[in-house]
This record gives sequence, C-alpha cells and structure tokens, in this order.
Amino acid sequence: MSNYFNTLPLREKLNQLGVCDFMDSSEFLDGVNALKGKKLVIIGCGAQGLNQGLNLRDSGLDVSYTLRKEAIEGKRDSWKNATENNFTVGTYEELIPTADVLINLTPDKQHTSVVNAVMPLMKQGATLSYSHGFNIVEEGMQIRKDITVIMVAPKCPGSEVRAEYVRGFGVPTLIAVHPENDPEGKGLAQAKAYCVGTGGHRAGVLKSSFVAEVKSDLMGEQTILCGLLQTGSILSFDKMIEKGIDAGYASKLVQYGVEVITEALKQGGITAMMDRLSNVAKIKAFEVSEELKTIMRPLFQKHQDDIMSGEFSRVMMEDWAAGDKNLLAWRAATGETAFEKTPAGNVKIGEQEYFDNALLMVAFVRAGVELAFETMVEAGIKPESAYYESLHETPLIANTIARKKLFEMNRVISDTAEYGCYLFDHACKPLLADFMTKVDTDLIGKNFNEGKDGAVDNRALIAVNEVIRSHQVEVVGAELRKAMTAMKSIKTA
Ligand SMILES: NC(=O)C1=CN([C@@H]2O[C@H](COP(=O)(O)OP(=O)(O)OC[C@H]3O[C@@H](n4cnc5c(N)ncnc54)[C@H](OP(=O)(O)O)[C@@H]3O)[C@@H](O)[C@H]2O)C=CC1
Ligand SMILES: CC(=O)[C@](C)(O)C(=O)O
Ligand SMILES: [Mg+2]
Ligand SMILES: [Mg+2]
Repeated sequence: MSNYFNTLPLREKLNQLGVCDFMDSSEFLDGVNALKGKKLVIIGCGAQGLNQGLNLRDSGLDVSYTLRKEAIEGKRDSWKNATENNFTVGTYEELIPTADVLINLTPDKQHTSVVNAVMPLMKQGATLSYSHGFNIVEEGMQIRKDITVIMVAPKCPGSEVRAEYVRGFGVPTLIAVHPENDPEGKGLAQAKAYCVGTGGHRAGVLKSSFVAEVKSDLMGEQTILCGLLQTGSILSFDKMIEKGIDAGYASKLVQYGVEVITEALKQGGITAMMDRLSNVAKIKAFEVSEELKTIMRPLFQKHQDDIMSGEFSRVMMEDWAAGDKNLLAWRAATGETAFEKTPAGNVKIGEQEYFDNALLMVAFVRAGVELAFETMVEAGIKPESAYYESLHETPLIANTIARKKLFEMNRVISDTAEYGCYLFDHACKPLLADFMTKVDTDLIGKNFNEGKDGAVDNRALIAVNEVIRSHQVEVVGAELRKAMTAMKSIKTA
C-alpha cells in the first residue's frame, strides 16, 4: 500500500482537493429513505461509534454493532456502551454478512487490519463507510470493487455529534464517495441519508472528497482545534500562576473561558467574539492577535505542508509501529501540567468577566482560527470547508475542555487528532516563549479595562473593525450561518 494522494497526477490532486459543494436543504427532502429498512452495522463503539449510532437509531434507522471477539468476551467499554444502550451486539461472523452498510468507526491506526478482516465477510454490493479518510488517502487502502465506499465525516467530537442532535441541531458534515469505489452509483444518496440520520443536514453539508476531508481535517485538529487550544490554555494558566493570580481562579478562567469565548464565535464569528470586548480592549486584543499570527504563521504552514506531502502521516505511522511510544509519552506529560492538576476554584466568574479578564485567550482564538483558515485556503482547501474545520468546530472542542480540561478533549478526539495536537503543542510553546515574557495580568487574569478611561482613537477603531469584518472567514461564515437556522445557544458556566 502507498499514499493514494501521492500517486495522483497534480491535476487530479488539485481536482480532488477542490471538491466542495454546499448542499442546499432541498437536497435532503428524501430524508433517511435511502437507508430505511437497510441494515446498518457499526464496527467499534467509541467516541463516534456510539454517538452516531444513537442519532441514526433515533432517526428511525436499523443500527447494530459488531465488535472484535476480545471486546465482547471481556465486556469492555465498547461492549458496555452498546449493550447498555440496548443495541444488538455481535461478532464479525454474526453481523457483517447481514450488513447493507458497514460503518467503520475504529481508530484510524486499526483501519488496515480491521478492513482486511471484515472485507471477506461483506456481502456483494454492500457499502463500507468511514468518518475520516486517512486509511484511503494516506495509506492507499484498496477496497473490493463491488463495494461502495463512502465517507460521512462530522466536523466535531463524537460527544458533540450527540449533544447537538439532542438540542435539535446538528454538526457540519463532509460527505464523499471514493471515486475508485462507486460501482452502482448509489454512494451519494446513501451518504446524504446517513447525514440526515445524524442531524448533520441541519448544520450544513458539503459534498467533498476523501482527499479534501483528510487534508483539511488533519490541519484543523493539529492547529486551532486541539493543538492551539492546548497551548493557549497551558500558557495562559502558567502566566497567571507566575504573576500571583489565585490558582483556583486561573484554572476556572481557562477551563470555562475557552467555552464562553468561543460560544460567541460560533454564533457570530470573529466579529461577535471581538465585539464582546470594550473598544479599548478590542484594539489591544487585535494587536496581540496580529503579533501571534506573525509568530505562528510559519508553524501553521509547516503543519499544512507536512500534511500535504505525506510527511506527517509517515512519521505518525512510525509511531503506530512503535506501539504509540510518542503518543503515550506526550499524553502522560499533558496529564502532569499544572493546569491539568489544578481544579477549578469555587469562585464566581461572570460571563462578561471571561472576556474582560482573558484578552490573551481571545487573541489566541482569533489568531488560530484565521491562521488555520488562511493556511488551508492557500493550500487549495475551499473556504466553506476551511470555515467548518476552523471556526465552527472550535467551540465544539472547547465544550470538551469545559467538562474535564485537556484530558477530556484528548480522550474524546481521535488518536490521530491527539497525536497531532501534541506535535503542534510541543513546537508552539518554545516559539511563543519570548512573546510570553512580555505578557502581564492585564491580558490574562485581571480586567483589562480597570484603571483605563475607555478612550479610543476613532480612526484606529474603525480600521480594526474593518480588518476583522472583511476577513474571508467572516464573509463565508455569514453566508454559511444563514443555513444554520436551527442553531441553539449553549448554556455556559
Ligand atoms: N473522536 C472523534 O470525535 C472523531 C473521530 N473521527 C474518526 O472516527 C473514527 C473512529 O474514531 P474514534 O471514535 O475516536 O475511535 P475510539 O478510539 O473512540 O473508538 C474505537 C472503537 O473501536 C474499537 N477498536 C479499537 N481497536 C480495534 C480493533 N483492532 N478491531 C476492532 N475494533 C477496534 C474500540 O473497541 P475495543 O477496543 O473495545 O474493541 C472502540 O469501540 C476514526 O476514523 C476517527 O478519525 C472523526 C471525527 C471525530
Ligand atoms: C473531533 C474531530 O473532528 C477530530 C478532531 O478531527 C478528530 O477527533 O479526529
Ligand atoms: Mg475532524
Ligand atoms: Mg480528525
């Protein structure tokens, strides 16, 4: 097997990277019909497996789970997840031959061995589905020619796939049919129905490609979504401790602050988030974020370049082969950070205080979202896709941090995302060392407006507003949010 993307001629690479059609709600009028009465069998019952299955069942589809023997015999968590939710669970031999659609929701590092094990058991003309195209794109997995291969990739953690559905909304989703495996031409209709089943169609669906999904998904998770939220949280917390801010307060400000701040982002983009600050504070946060963008841009570009060339996946697969040596060491190190070890204090922090006392975090979010968006678009990812992957998903990741800090984020996201998150974090912290020496408690820990009379230069303010509002992520975001009429507010701390 070899990297599928790298075997393509440039013309075809560009062609597949550029596949991105926003699907109008009228495309989903047929609901889940294309899958009604069909047998959906999910392999794996973890973050995506359980939550997608719950949504699909609530949408009227027939869902069961197949697990490896050891998981069933050992009554592992995946077995408990499925049985406690009253799903039928069976071995590969029992369930796979009955599946019309086999949904592979095992970790990416297991895909080659799992797919090789299940393929001989699949019936003629069945469909194999993925929620991330790594195995197809980066490893060049070959699937039997009678099988239809589709992807339905929710742009968010599994827990939030469920939470948004229960709220009556959904999460933006990328769907695709692998061009090498669409023998009957039914892939797209099935992917659309699947998306209705998870609720994705209420938030926005892009007709994408395996290639475009992989090259954007890896970038988002490594940089703004997980990597930078981790770096920003740790640096913000450490600075407050260094400057004598109460540890319980600092812990709470960061843990819940990311959620409060990014909730504004989700509702109204960077503009709404920045508008939560006073005018003086906004100008300051703008300047800080511009500086952060300058410092971090080369790192964002390196991540995107390594993702495009296949270097990232090559190195990560070496770690898979080494029994996840780096992943496990980095996971342990994250657990030892002072931020993780300091519980949120029992102090009241008002909603507005999360903005006023944390300009640095607002600046990190603006810088990270814009950089991820810009870097993806420069690399050939379409703006709509880049928007979902950078701006819309950030609050959905922040929700996991609010629950149980970086531990919870890294537990819920895929191992692939977790690996990339640590990789970025380890490179980013040293890059920001000089910058952080200049940061004081006016930017993180105390109210920036305190002791200031609030006066601003009108022209400076107008110029800052103009830069923020005219950024392409804001323009495309305003358009995409028009389709999000069912979006709900999240109750934050
Ligand atoms: N995590 C997320 O939120 C997101 C994940 N994705 C994608 O979804 C897919 C699933 O990821 P995720 O939900 O994180 O996975 P998890 O790690 O949460 O769950 C994996 C499941 O697969 C089972 N499993 C693990 N190894 C094997 C194996 N060798 N053979 C059979 N079953 C196995 C596990 O059960 P057991 O070990 O008990 O057998 C578990 O139920 C990936 O492709 C990922 O990229 C996409 C978007 C977001
Ligand atoms: C949550 C999600 O979309 C990620 C970050 O891509 C993943 O977990 O792989
Ligand atoms: Mg993702
Ligand atoms: Mg991912």
